[in-house]
Amino acid sequence: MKISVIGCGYLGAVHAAAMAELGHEVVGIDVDTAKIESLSAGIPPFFEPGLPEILATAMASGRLRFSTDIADAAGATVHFVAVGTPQQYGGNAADLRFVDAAFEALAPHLTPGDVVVGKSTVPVGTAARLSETLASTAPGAILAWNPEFLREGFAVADTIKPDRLVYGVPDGEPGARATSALDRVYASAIEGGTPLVVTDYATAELVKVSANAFLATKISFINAMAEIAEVTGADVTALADAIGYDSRIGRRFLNAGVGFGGGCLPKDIRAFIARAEELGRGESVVFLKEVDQINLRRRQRVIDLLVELLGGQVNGKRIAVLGLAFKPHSDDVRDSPALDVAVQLRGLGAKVIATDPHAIANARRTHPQLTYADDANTALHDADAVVLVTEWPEYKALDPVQTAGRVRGQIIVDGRNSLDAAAWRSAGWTYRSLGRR
Ligand SMILES: NC(=O)c1ccc[n+]([C@@H]2O[C@H](COP(=O)([O-])OP(=O)(O)OC[C@H]3O[C@@H](n4cnc5c(N)ncnc54)[C@H](O)[C@@H]3O)[C@@H](O)[C@H]2O)c1
Ligand SMILES: O=c1ccn([C@@H]2O[C@H](COP(=O)(O)OP(=O)(O)O[C@H]3O[C@H](CO)[C@@H](O)[C@H](O)[C@H]3O)[C@@H](O)[C@H]2O)c(=O)[nH]1
Repeated sequence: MKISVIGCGYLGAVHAAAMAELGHEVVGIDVDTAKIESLSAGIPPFFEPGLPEILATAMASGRLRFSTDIADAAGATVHFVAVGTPQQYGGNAADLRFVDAAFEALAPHLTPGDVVVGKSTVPVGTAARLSETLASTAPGAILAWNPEFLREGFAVADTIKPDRLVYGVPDGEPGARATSALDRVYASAIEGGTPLVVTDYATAELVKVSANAFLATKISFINAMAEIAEVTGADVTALADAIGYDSRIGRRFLNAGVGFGGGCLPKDIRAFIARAEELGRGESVVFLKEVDQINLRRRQRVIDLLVELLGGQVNGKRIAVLGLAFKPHSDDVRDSPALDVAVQLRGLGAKVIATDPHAIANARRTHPQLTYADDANTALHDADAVVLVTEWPEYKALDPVQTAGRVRGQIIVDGRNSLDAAAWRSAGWTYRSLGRR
């Protein structure tokens, strides 16, 4: 099939390359010239495992090209819209300017029967509004909403073989045509047994935000248990293991630590709260405010632990911050707890030396004032204390004895509960983590 993908960021670039990998003929379009130049040269503009490989294969096959000209979408029959929906500046609601601009720019290039597929995460009600607009700007085009559930770090596999597919489609004949077009796009996943839910726009939009709200709630639940564990001497990791053995609960997403960040969970729960309030149902999701607060308190807890361990004063202390990305296997620093901790420590007067295997360039762009080291050994040199805030495998593999030889003070706060506490303590470290003795 001929496909266009509008917006080639973390979602869209992977989607475009993965669709070409599946045999479709794809054009990826973005307003960011640097991004398109990079993608056209076969170089992903961000770190995502597996993307360089499928990008190279797809470009070599001639099935994938990139452009800054929205007119190049003409000729495709399915158009995915994957532009950003960030948190509004100064508010909680989603900023829909990019979505609106993309639909407005795309409309003149559509042919009756084309299917426009929203992939961006949007507040419930957006698809119905856009569908009405399309009816006048591109008569005969059909809108579907097909939310995306990929995880950064696993984006390629999640796109090619998703856990499930959700189509929000209109009633009647247009809905049937949109469904059949999407079935052809995702034929290999569907044949492979991927569950499919075909529903209305509102449900599809809500599935996406409620899935993220549920994941955020699960993380904040275990982090709330960590807070209780901290005042009772209990161990939140053992607690998570024990409740996780109950198959109704499950162990995944019960890792207590410095909390969730990224370009999705934090802004999506805030946008959900804002939309529910607009709909007069703020009380239905009021608990998500607490989910957000618990999450933000964990960052403060890491800072408080460091201050305590450094005798009440971090001013002038050299602190090695291991990790900047919001999670391992990503270079994304949007709303990253790790970067936030580094920035807050610097604000308290600490000499922060931060490092990350892949996220330094992105962190430097938004926070040029921080000092960055290319690797952990350089960051650790002469440190008075160490804080691990992104559980990259190389940090988890650090040897406590060798690491002791690099620092000035053997103090470590493990913000991801990812190190072997006994091994670090027996090497002479003052080791502290979150929700564990
Ligand atoms: N990142 C993820 O893992 C992920 C997963 C699922 C859903 N989502 C959702 O997907 C959407 C995109 O997220 P992202 O992380 O890829 O964001 P991103 O910021 O990485 O990418 C968005 C891209 O859209 C481009 N863009 C903006 N306006 C445009 C326009 N008018 N025409 C063409 N391109 C335009 C930007 O230049 C940018 O490259 C968001 O709604 C997000 O919530 C993201
Ligand atoms: O037990 C856990 C699991 C995760 N996290 C943190 O939670 C955040 C989000 O992690 P994850 O969900 O793996 O990352 P994303 O790539 O942001 O993916 C989420 O957001 C995407 C965008 O909406 C969705 O598509 C995905 O399904 C959803 O998992 C990260 O900061 C993690 O460190 C924890 O603190 N504890």
